[in-house]
Amino acid sequence: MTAQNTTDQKSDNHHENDNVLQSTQSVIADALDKLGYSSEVYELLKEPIRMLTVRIPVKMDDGSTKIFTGYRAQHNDAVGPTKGGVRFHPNVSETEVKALSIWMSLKAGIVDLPYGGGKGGIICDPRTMSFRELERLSRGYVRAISQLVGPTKDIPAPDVFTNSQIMAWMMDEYSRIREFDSPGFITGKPLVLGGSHGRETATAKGVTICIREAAAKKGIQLEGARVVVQGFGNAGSFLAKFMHDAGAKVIAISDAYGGLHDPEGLDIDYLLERRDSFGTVTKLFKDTITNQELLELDCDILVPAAIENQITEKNAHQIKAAIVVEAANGPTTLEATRILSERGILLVPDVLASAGGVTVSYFEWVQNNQGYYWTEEEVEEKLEKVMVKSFDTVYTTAMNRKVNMRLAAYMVGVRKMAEASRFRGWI
Ligand SMILES: NC(=O)C1=CN([C@@H]2O[C@H](COP(=O)(O)OP(=O)(O)OC[C@H]3O[C@@H](n4cnc5c(N)ncnc54)[C@H](O)[C@@H]3O)[C@@H](O)[C@H]2O)C=CC1
Ligand SMILES: O=C(O)CCC(=O)C(=O)O
Repeated sequence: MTAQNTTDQKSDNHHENDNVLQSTQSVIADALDKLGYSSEVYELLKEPIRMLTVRIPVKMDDGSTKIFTGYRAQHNDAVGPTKGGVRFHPNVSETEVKALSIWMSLKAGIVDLPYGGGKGGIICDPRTMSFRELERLSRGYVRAISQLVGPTKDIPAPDVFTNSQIMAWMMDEYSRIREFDSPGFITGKPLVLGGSHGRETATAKGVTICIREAAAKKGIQLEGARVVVQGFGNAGSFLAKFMHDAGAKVIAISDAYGGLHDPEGLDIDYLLERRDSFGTVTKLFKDTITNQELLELDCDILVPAAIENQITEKNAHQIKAAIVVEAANGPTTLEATRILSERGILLVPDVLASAGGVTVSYFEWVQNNQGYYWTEEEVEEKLEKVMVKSFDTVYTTAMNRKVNMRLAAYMVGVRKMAEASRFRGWI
């Protein structure tokens, strides 16, 4: 890639991240307006209450020192401590992390957790870093943000290109700094370090429940339904597996390098076995399609489970699915949301569909706090109840208020933090 191309791509990403924040702010304004809140509430909720930028020096394996930039945004802590994942990705930016923290507040409101939203990110490409470099980066990030986070302040978790090993290093570093074992500082940990059964698959489980509920509303049978999944990491790969196990035909999946398509259905078990820890599998195949082609395939259910801004005004008219369920955060722009709604496509928004992850993270934190651990069946049963109830609340709000599911989800999600902020006397 030429220097000019790199610059163009970076400025495109920044532009898109700005849009992500502005779009979120505009839906929050609409939701507050519909609920009858004053403009002061919007002024409080339109940006995070705290935003930390850190510079993290990391000794690389070749002896050089590289300085990484990281962020932690805390959107609103009126309801309780803030909570949300940490992303390691080259396109992380301050505005993206801000938007992601707002979405976490909305998710916590929708599934009714005692949390506000937080989110973190580091600008890096973990795919080009060694295991030890990643450990030093993870520990350096925790040292840099340690004053602001903690089990009753702000609780991180995994997100794009971070996993249970990274959570383990971060928990260990925080425990060393505080000089006591602090499993409740972070969720998504390995089971042996106080992780919860069901956290690894929780996001995909939550999406699966939303797909089932949405399909029932649309009169679509899951058995034999054609499903397309963009992204084959934590969210996308388990989702593909659950859809496959439910008798649906997963006809396409993708990762950052391209997509695989078979109208007869892909062998998901084989692909799961062959994917690497970054959710990459397509490099093993020559006959791939692009991510853009994948989104426009003829199918019943489309699940974007990778990154932001994938369905835009440019391709929304070409989407052929009857249902779009957002496992990823922010995969559909506002203009595309409008186009899909007008076309009668049922869109289940990210702040509802992907809330299974933070729900089981909450269960993990509760188990850490009480020091008593639940079985996988207990976790799944609780998650099922939360997701079914949340879907129903958002769907009913959308029907009663005659708004799309995204605006309905924001109306449901924003109410608790607005009320908590009011009771605290902030507004
Ligand atoms: N892991 C979790 O618990 C939760 C994740 N999410 C969201 O789900 C989405 C995916 O996250 P994870 O599965 O955790 O991440 P991951 O790191 O496990 O997997 C990411 C997947 O997206 C693919 N990808 C990356 N860049 C891409 C691009 N430009 N085009 C197409 N594919 C690309 C990767 O190759 C990989 O297959 C993100 O938006 C994340 O914020 C939402 C809620 C919870
Ligand atoms: O599990 C968590 O606490 C947060 C997950 C997350 O970052 C998300 O839902 O986007």
